Amino acid sequence: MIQMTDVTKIYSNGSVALSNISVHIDKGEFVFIVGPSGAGKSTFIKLLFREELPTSGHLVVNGWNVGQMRPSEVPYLRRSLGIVFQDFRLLPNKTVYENVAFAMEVIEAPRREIQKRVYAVLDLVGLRAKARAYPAHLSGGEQQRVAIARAIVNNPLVVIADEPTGNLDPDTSWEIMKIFDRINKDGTTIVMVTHDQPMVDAMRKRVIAIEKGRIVRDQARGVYGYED
Ligand SMILES: Nc1ncnc2c1ncn2[C@@H]1O[C@H](COP(=O)(O)OP(=O)(O)OP(=O)(O)O)[C@@H](O)[C@H]1O
Repeated sequence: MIQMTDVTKIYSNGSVALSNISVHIDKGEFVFIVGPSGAGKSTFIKLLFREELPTSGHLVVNGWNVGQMRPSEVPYLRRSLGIVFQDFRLLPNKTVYENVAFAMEVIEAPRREIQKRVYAVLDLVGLRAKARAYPAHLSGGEQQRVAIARAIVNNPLVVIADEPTGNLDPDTSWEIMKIFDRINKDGTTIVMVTHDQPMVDAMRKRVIAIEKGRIVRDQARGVYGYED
């Protein structure tokens, strides 16, 4: 599903974000990526959806050879992924329904299928009642639930999340994490960067710790392991 072999990422300013990372993430896994600020966690995530290219090494995501693929193929890689960010990134001028439907419109799904599927994912995140609301009228937790609905509406194989609870209070963070857990139990792989220690410690999922661009720990049913 995700296979990194000896992957190094050096930014154009010479900054070494990842050095010689090798890791395998299987279908259906739930993986937390943890580590201090500047360790390379976001870079790890950005390589997966080809926001950044590896400087060297081999990276395969959902069958796509990320370093070698043609730019015209990138949308196909990204369709196999759902991406959730800390700052939600919803379209302010579209309703909840339209934000989620938009992800299906761009792949030219039939209108009736869009309607059925959008309501199904809004049910899953508990937001059907807010389908006509605009993002500005939603709480942070609700906005993140819309972003999750949008990320999963096209049935991705992998959901990637970069600090999805970073802007949310602990109770809301728990609600969001329960949704990710449910999506994972339905078979979707989850790769999540987080600084949320209590959450990682409670969930007991696989934990990959990155420090100074290297994997320093890879633990099944792991813990957060830092004091920040
Ligand atoms: N676009 C960029 N250009 C140059 N250097 C970068 C760029 N993005 C990240 N870096 C550097 O690469 C290293 C890893 O950064 P990255 O953002 O991946 O860390 P992180 O673990 O996600 O940190 P945080 O927890 O603070 O988000 C850092 O030294 C950072 O300064």
